[in-house]
Amino acid sequence: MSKQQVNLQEPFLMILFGGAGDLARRKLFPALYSLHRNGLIHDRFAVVGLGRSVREQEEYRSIVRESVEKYSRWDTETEQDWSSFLNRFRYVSLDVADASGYKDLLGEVEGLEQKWHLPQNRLFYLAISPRLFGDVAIQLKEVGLTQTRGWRRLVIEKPFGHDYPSAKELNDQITGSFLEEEIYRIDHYLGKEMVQNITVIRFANSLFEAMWNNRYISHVQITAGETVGVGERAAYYDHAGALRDMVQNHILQMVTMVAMEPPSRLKPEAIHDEKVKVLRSLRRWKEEDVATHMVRGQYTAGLLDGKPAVAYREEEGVPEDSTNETFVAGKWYIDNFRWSGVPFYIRTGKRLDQKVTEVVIQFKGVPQNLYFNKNNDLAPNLLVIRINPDEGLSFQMNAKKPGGDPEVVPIAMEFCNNCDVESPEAYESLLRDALEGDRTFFTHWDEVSLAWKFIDPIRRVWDQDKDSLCFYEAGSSGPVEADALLAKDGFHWHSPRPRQRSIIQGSEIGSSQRRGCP
Ligand SMILES: NC(=O)C1=CN([C@@H]2O[C@H](COP(=O)(O)OP(=O)(O)OC[C@H]3O[C@@H](n4cnc5c(N)ncnc54)[C@H](OP(=O)(O)O)[C@@H]3O)[C@@H](O)[C@H]2O)C=CC1
Ligand SMILES: O=C1O[C@H](COP(=O)(O)O)[C@@H](O)[C@H](O)[C@H]1O
Repeated sequence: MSKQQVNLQEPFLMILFGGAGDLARRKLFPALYSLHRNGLIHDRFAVVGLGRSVREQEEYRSIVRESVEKYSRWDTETEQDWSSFLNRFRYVSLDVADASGYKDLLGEVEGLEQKWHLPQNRLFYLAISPRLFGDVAIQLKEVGLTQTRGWRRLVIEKPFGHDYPSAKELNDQITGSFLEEEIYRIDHYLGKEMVQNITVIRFANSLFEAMWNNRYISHVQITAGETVGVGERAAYYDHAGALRDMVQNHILQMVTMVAMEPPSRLKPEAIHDEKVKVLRSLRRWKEEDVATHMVRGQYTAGLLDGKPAVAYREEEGVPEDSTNETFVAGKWYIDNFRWSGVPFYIRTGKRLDQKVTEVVIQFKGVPQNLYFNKNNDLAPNLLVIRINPDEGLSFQMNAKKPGGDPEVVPIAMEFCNNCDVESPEAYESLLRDALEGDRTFFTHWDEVSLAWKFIDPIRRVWDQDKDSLCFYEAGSSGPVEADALLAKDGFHWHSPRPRQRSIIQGSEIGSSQRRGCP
């Protein structure tokens, strides 16, 4: 959906739990700074950052400043601008597990609201460990912080539970203090420009919308590949695995954007209703289907950009016998009129050869090939929606090769979304939406619960069958079993190609694009 034309800037107080954590430093401070600098939030705002560590106010403001200087996409400003931005930040030391500290927090909040003449619009942002989410929501209500004359909103980070029962328990806890429409569950993929563009491309172009169904589409591929490994997050990741970390949220959200019906209007509830219908129509795999429709893998040692990369099991904090997956591929079906019989192939993994997120729509061929070409078959029409890090569109068609020979070759029309204009960071868009009260790009409870209900049976099978784990070399494109998933159906993964700047660019499909093709 495109951003609605709203201008609901209101003064606010942000109460940031995890106020000096990694997410706050790398994403939230730069996002706030960018919104403030560009006049996209109200000028009257303040931020209370919370953590257990004891910090002087100046120390905290230095942390904010250093984070912005390091991670912001904007050049830094004059000292005067800095102090106008930093003066709004206040640090409070509080152990959120200790209920007795919340009274002090209430006092701080009310004090700041008076100082800045704020109308008690409170944005509670939980950038802390998920195990603390529920308790914080409960305490906020207990102490009266949720009783406001203005609005109150809860922004909650991922992961939202680790399976359906834990997600339900968490949801029950937070809905004891906040209404569903006050809850903003973050899936940062929904803040990405080109994820938001998927539905615009579909619903604003009769060309695509007319063909967006099983009569014309052969299959859909969604790839979210990363070159990074587990990094410093082994404690979390070795329990989550790629299925919970990427598939339950980001991949499924992209599937809903590709597959949903047009909403009756551009309102969060209408859009959300259509997304939910997709999740309901997603075929749930029975135990015996998992092995034939899902692949899980773990990286072994390899070479990335010519440099040696260690195996997952040799990474810091990972047990040497870990059977956790760092790669998932799947073949899914959406059982409704529009998508009946169209496979959705998905894959995601760490330590792959490329950092790339993209959606590929492969269209069916023409009824008869009238032309001779090298392989005696026509390349398929492909619509590639590039999400990350390149943003744009590529549309592959067939055309006559310039020159004498009547040869038909694939050509690509390219559009680059971020070549000339830098896109906002996902957190910028999402923070702004939360401050404007727009929940379009946040996940609602029934989306989250349906996503877990789809994922849980797969997880159960994999947890019981450790032999389901395949291996792939770091720096490769994943386990061969993921290629076989498509090859069985006569398809192959479309290897992401580097972005091309020209509008129309002749490009024959090279041999690398044919990898895995029978
Ligand atoms: N970092 C990232 O890139 C991403 C993070 N997330 C999510 O964001 C959340 C935060 O992650 P991240 O910033 O990486 O985590 P960090 O561990 O870096 O930061 C969490 C902060 O919470 C504070 N904290 C921990 N326990 C308590 C407590 N009992 N009371 C008060 N404060 C506490 C810590 O400060 P202190 O030690 O001073 O108490 C710490 O600075 C998690 O839910 C994570 O899943 C989601 C996507 C990406
Ligand atoms: O949520 C997560 O996403 C990142 C990948 O995000 P991207 O914006 O860089 O594509 C992933 O590395 C991380 O494991 C996961 O928790």
